[in-house]
Amino acid sequence: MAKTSLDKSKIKILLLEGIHQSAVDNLLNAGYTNIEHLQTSLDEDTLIDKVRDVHFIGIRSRTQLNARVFAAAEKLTAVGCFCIGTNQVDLGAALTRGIPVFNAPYSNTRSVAELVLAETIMLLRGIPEKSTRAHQGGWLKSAKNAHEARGKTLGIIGYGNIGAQLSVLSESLGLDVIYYDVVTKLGMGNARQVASMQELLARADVVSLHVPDLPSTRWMIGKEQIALMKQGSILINASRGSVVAIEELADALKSGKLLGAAIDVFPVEPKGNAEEFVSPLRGLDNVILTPHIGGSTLEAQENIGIEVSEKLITYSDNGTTITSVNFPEVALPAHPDKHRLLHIHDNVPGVLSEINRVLSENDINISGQYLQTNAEVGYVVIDVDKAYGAQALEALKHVEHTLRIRALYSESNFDD
Ligand SMILES: NC(=O)c1ccc[n+]([C@@H]2O[C@H](COP(=O)([O-])OP(=O)(O)OC[C@H]3O[C@@H](n4cnc5c(N)ncnc54)[C@H](O)[C@@H]3O)[C@@H](O)[C@H]2O)c1
Ligand SMILES: O=C(O)[C@H](O)COP(=O)(O)O
Repeated sequence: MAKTSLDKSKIKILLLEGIHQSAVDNLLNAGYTNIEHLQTSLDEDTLIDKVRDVHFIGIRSRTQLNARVFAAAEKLTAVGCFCIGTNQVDLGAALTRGIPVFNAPYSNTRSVAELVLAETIMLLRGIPEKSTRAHQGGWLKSAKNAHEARGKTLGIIGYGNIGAQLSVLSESLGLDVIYYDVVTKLGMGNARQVASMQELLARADVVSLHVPDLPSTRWMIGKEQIALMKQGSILINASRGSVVAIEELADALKSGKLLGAAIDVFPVEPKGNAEEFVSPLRGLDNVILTPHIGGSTLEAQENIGIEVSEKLITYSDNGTTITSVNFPEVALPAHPDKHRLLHIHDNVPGVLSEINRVLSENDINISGQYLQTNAEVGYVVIDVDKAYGAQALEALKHVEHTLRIRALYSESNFDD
């Protein structure tokens, strides 16, 4: 096996929040043996203590990687979000420290879409209330407020991967699908984009939210928007807890404006299964409350474990950053018999020419060079003959605006 600058057994990997065993197996198979695999998230101070000597961290939606955590994580080389959302990570802080962040943008899409479709049917039939009554010894046999899904209008807000997949499944059941998105998108099947969220809210029998957590989506559904919805309609949120003003939703359910809701994500979620779940929605009729399990199926979790661990391994072994959510994306070939230098720098004029000047001055021939930049950071990858690896690394360290350098297959330090 090719020699890396830091022995793989010394590369420390911390996996939190019960990431699937498939990730651990994948990392072990790739030679990464120094893995700590925890079932819970960690509070900020504990996390800060733990990340000091960690090279790779794997998290899910609960762990907050903020600027303070990044400041403490001096050896951190990459972050893997073993989920879709990356709002729990300060992506800017990661970028300016030269740390790429990866996620699994599709692996739990199907799980969320299936759950929402199931909830649509359950809510249209008033099942949560009828089931609760039956558990209590009641018998609510009635067709009142019970409807077929066929012919009803589903309004999807956020027509991305989940929204589009939900659209296909729902049409196959006979629902009419309309959607609103800030981007103009071609509809799947007969689904039609509407011009405004207001129009969607006024037309849909069931509204389902599939937007990311962004400043523009925070509290995008509140009293005012609910007032536009049809009398007796249904709201489903399996996106982020910050999207719906939960007290205002509770009021709308109590008043009968909305007939039902299914909520998987909350403004405040328990840190773990042992903590009490507190919500104004508790105890309301025809409301399905689930503990942020939209993506929690064994199938999705196994696939996510494989996908994200592969991205971390590829970056560690080879420098490839394709699909990173915050970092310039570079796809790199293998580099047999060459030393590879990964140079991450502020994207200001002149850095690349300075790198090339320094190498040329030292008589170091470049056998391959790859560059990608985004607004803030430049990522240049340089392959050099083995004989020059250490010398090139030393020379590049002194280039102004260098944020971080890694050397692969070199005798020099891994994390300089
Ligand atoms: N409950 C769960 O367990 C679970 C699982 C997976 C994903 N999620 C959440 O679902 C979100 C959506 O996932 P996805 O994979 O479909 O993401 P995506 O990025 O593929 O799609 C998001 C869509 O929302 C649109 N959008 C952004 N801002 C908008 C706005 N203001 N109004 C209307 N549309 C807007 C985007 O243009 C995009 O089409 C994720 O960001 C994540 O937060 C939750
Ligand atoms: O962003 C996601 O993929 C979902 O919110 C799922 O998050 P989880 O991995 O914490 O269940």
